[in-house]
Amino acid sequence: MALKVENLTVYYQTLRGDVHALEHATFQIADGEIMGLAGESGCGKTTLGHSLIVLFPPMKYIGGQVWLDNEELPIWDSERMNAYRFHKVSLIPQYAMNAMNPIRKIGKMIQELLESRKVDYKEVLPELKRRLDLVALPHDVLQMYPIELSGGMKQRMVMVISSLLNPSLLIADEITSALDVATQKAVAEMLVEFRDRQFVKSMIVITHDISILYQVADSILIMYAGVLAEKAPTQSIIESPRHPYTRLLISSLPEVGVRFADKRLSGIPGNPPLLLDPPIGCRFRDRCPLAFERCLEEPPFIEVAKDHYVACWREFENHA
Ligand SMILES: Nc1ncnc2c1ncn2[C@@H]1O[C@H](COP(=O)(O)OP(=O)(O)OP(=O)(O)O)[C@@H](O)[C@H]1O
Repeated sequence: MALKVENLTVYYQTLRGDVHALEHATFQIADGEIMGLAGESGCGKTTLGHSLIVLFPPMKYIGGQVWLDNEELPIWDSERMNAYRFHKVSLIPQYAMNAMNPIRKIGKMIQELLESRKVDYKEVLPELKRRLDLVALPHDVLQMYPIELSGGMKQRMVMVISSLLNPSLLIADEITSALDVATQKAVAEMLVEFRDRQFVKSMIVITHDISILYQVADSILIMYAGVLAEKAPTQSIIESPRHPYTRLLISSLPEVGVRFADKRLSGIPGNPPLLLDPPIGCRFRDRCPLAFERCLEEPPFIEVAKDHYVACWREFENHA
């Protein structure tokens, strides 16, 4: 098992109170698994992804445990996490393409990054060049400034850098949303190739755009309002979703490249609850066509079929 997360709860501390952005998240990712993480804007995808690598204020660790390759990650201790970041768990953040230091040549930047992690640049250079070949970037990019690269080239560069030390877990946060559809497809194929070549053992691909997950993900985890709704193999999520929210989400799937944020979900009246003061019980209760009294309690995230987990009292009762 590459990643095991149990009861992970993370809030944001604000002047108005705690934002309950991630509550009781429990799931696993197998060796070699690419897991898509999807849901509407504000449901906690980025919070979940980032809390596995860096918890910075106003994020606040409330509880829960995370194991990577059977070793517990000290995610509540940023300093101790330094030993794992980039080596064992690596993140491609949203807008990573523009996050590269504009006044550093790319090679120099990689050298500094490696040295800060006590890794010798010269030792890694031959492998770095092999990977540049693989993603069709000329070795000259190492002498270039980020501004000299196109959007697609920058994206490939960031992917090479973040997977350079063969991490066990790579978290890719919305890495395709700023790209045109053809480049999105190329980036998606590259993610799969990186896994197949064992540059990374497992991956979390965060996106608004479920259609991109058809191409890359072995499984999909759907979040709603800070909690996990459903996790299952990709085909099961697409063809036989069990959570009422997933069903509505899939039935109103946007076309390739369209973000959920740009399109209201048809058939789901209302909005997700505010996470400053989330409702008790199932957070989808107020919008759910199948809600009944039991939904006033928080539903457990249970396995209803092999590798298929759902947090819904209806499914729980059908399964019992
Ligand atoms: N710095 C912050 N301070 C306070 N609340 C925050 C902060 N960052 C995020 N939140 C809140 O936490 C919740 C989860 O946000 P998060 O960014 O994880 O969602 P997301 O699903 O990744 O959204 P998006 O797809 O729009 O990036 C939201 O209610 C958001 O308003």
